[in-house]
Amino acid sequence: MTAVGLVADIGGTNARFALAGPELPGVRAADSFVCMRTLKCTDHAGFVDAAQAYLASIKIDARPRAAVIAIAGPADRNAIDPTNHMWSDAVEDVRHALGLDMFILLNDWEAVAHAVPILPAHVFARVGESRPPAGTPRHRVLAVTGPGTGLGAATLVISNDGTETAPVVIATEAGHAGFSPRTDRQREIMRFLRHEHDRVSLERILSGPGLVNLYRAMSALSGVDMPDLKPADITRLARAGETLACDTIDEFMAIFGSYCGDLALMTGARTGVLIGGGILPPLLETLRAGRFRDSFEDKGRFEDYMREIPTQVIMAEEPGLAGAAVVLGRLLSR
Ligand SMILES: Nc1ncnc2c1ncn2[C@@H]1O[C@H](COP(=O)(O)OP(=O)(O)OP(=O)(O)O)[C@@H](O)[C@H]1O
Repeated sequence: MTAVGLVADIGGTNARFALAGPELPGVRAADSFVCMRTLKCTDHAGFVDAAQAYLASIKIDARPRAAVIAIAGPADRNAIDPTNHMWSDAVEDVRHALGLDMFILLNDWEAVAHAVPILPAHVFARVGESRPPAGTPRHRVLAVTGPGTGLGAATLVISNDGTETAPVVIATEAGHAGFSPRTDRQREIMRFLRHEHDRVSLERILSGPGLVNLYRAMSALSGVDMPDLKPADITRLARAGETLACDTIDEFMAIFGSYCGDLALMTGARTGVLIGGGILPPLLETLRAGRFRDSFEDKGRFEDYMREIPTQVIMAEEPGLAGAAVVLGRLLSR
């Protein structure tokens, strides 16, 4: 049996690698991993190049023969081709180049969902109050989502019927659903963005590049000339109290809350909506203080229904790699 495996979480900006496997020193739980490194996607011509660079950078006796790779995009195309970055390594080429006997490709939010049942309770930070549900559901259904370079999401179903069946995880492309403005301001933002994108998907707003789009839209609507900013500049300016950046973050939280509510309605995720990704966990207090939860619950006749659904931020380090390690553990024990 192969005891060491490669796990990776490949986003539009960051390629995160680690080693996992039950017999690896330092690996103490199903979701733990060691030798984690983050590489920039733009520094490498493709996945194989990045993986080779990673393996060369760590001390390892024998090369891993198994791998679980999570990518930000659909994982059924037999290629490592994240939606927001120009890699397109064919799975067969990856297996051959890295000498892998066992290989699983999955969506990055699918990976996060696999970690959820195993992560310790203290890493889930509540956002807003929820009312205890009236009954006990037959299945616990959760949605996991969050903005990074893109906006990804998956659904997790845990059976509540006393059987020991493994959780079921379904990857989605919910971030590519259409933006549905709720207020006059949001309708103006939509009109602004429609000059650039005939169809404004949620990801055009709820992501790092989306935050820049939103700031540009808010600047234009206020008649202000905006400098060329990166997403991190906007959160930094908001922390410093700059009005337009504060308004942009406020609107981002409101739109994100509305989207999370829609996600819960559409996936039946009444057990909870869990939030991760690169942008929001560091903004936990802003998320708690702003319009996120009100917008989440603002669903007309379904407000009562929404009030029973908890919303939490996953504060764990690299939950995508943790989930890939969980899937790797199952692969190695087959
Ligand atoms: N402090 C910050 N404030 C706002 N945005 C930030 C901050 N730091 C990084 N970002 C943005 O977050 C995005 C990267 O997020 P993340 O680390 O989740 O990357 P990723 O895993 O490559 O993304 P994805 O999986 O969505 O493709 C980039 O658009 C980056 O500009």
